[in-house]
Amino acid sequence: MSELRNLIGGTWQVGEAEALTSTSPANGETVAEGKAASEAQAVAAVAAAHEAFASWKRKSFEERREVIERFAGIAKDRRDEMARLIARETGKALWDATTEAGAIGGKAALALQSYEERTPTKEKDQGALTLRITHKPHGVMVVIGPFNFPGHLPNGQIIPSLLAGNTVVFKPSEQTPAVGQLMAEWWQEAGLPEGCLNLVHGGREPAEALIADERIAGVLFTGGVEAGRAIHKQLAGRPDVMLALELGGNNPLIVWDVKDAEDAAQIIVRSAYITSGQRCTCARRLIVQEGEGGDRIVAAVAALIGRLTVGDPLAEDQPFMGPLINEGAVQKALAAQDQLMADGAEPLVLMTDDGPGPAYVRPGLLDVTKMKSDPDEEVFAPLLKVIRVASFDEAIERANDTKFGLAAALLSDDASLWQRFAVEIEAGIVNWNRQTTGASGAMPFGGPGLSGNHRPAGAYAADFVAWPMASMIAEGPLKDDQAVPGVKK
Ligand SMILES: NC(=O)C1=CN([C@@H]2O[C@H](COP(=O)(O)OP(=O)(O)OC[C@H]3O[C@@H](n4cnc5c(N)ncnc54)[C@H](O)[C@@H]3O)[C@@H](O)[C@H]2O)C=CC1
Ligand SMILES: O=C(O)CCC(=O)N[C@@H](CCC(=O)O)C(=O)O
Repeated sequence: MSELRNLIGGTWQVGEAEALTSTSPANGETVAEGKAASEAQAVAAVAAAHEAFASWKRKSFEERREVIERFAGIAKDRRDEMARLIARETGKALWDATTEAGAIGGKAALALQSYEERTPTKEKDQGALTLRITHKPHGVMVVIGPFNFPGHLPNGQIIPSLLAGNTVVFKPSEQTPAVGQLMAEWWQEAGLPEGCLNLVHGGREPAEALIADERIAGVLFTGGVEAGRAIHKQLAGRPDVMLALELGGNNPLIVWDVKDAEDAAQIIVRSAYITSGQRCTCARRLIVQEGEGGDRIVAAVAALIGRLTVGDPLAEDQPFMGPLINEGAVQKALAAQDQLMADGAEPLVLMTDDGPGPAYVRPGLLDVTKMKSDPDEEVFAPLLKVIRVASFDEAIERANDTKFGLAAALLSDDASLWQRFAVEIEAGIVNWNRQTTGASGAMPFGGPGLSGNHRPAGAYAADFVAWPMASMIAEGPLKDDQAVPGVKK
């Protein structure tokens, strides 16, 4: 068990607010404990980041890059240690946690590439003038992380922020503080100067204190739509603060004209149930053809659910999925399923809580076709809703019938359907014959609607961590041909 501490200006401090315990959802083991940061400590973290900004932004790009590459080296060397911690703290199966831990080390190279592609210095000769575009860091970036990817997702905002010359105050999810703390330790080991990365533990209170501070220049948030809206409101009237919101989804997956139902089921299961359905990119709605075409797909998915293993994330014989983040999440997911059934959904495979512990659920599949209205909400659990429709037009209409717009996929043998889908679907991550999950870090990550505020992360994170400066540069004086009427020399 490790002790939770807050990193403020290079010093590890015991928190001054309420007790904070990180418990493994797999077996109730205490992973880490300590205390959350007080409001005063959150403010001190912003002050430290603000002070450090003055010198970090003046470092050469090469100096910043060296620190980031040292961090990436540590992350690569200690990938397995991080993977075990992620598995213990989130309940993710070790193979899944290892993928996340690997992505932490891999982010540096991707961020360097994005920096060069999205925010390079550019010059253009225009006669007596040179037109130059350069990019500058904003200042103190507050990074607020979710529990489901406690390392990879905040890291995907921290690395680009630091690379561009910003400093950071990181508040990991209160449900996964130990992973956040290990990353902060690695930054120290990598030689990042004091104050450039600060760590503040706790939930909503320290987050609000950070956001309220006049000295912050940005808030980079990944989490649910409710918290996203609250932050958006808190920052109303602060156009000077860069806000990047990466929120949830109600992602559709259309299956149309596929010969191999078993292959399709493999992709559907990876879309809906990976990480126990706790990915913002998970498919929540499966849209199929009425009649035999759809029946074959639904039957193949139901059969495959019966073969999915749910169990101890660290077991030698690795399960497909582990528990949800906690028992409360199980109760919430089961209540959502009960409500759907009370409103007319038909169970094909019930999501049940008869796993090896109180935080476990087994995947569920509900047919919501006959419901009068299916609520447009994200149930953050392994629950997939089946919708049967008569035509491909109707399939696209139903897929787009959401306030969200994060991910969508089409499984089809017909390339012309993919061409239509790609044009008509309203989502930021749109795949053909691949799962909705597992987005590539070499591409932008985000989508329209309530899934964010048009500040995609992934490869486009470079855009929200720097602002462009446009310069007209002339080495000589104004020429006679640039005279304007009424201004005499
Ligand atoms: N679009 C994306 O890139 C991703 C989105 N998500 C979304 O995140 C959610 C799951 O993660 P959770 O950790 O449960 O999300 P959450 O919204 O409950 O918490 C996320 C973070 O926000 C903080 N927070 C909560 N309320 C706040 C408030 N009013 N003001 C400021 N901070 C606040 C929490 O302490 C935590 O650090 C899902 O909805 C999922 O779809 C998750 C991963 C990626
Ligand atoms: O930012 C990146 O490097 C890519 C984004 C990414 O890895 N997304 C993952 C997880 C995000 C989530 O669903 O919570 C994915 O697409 O599965």
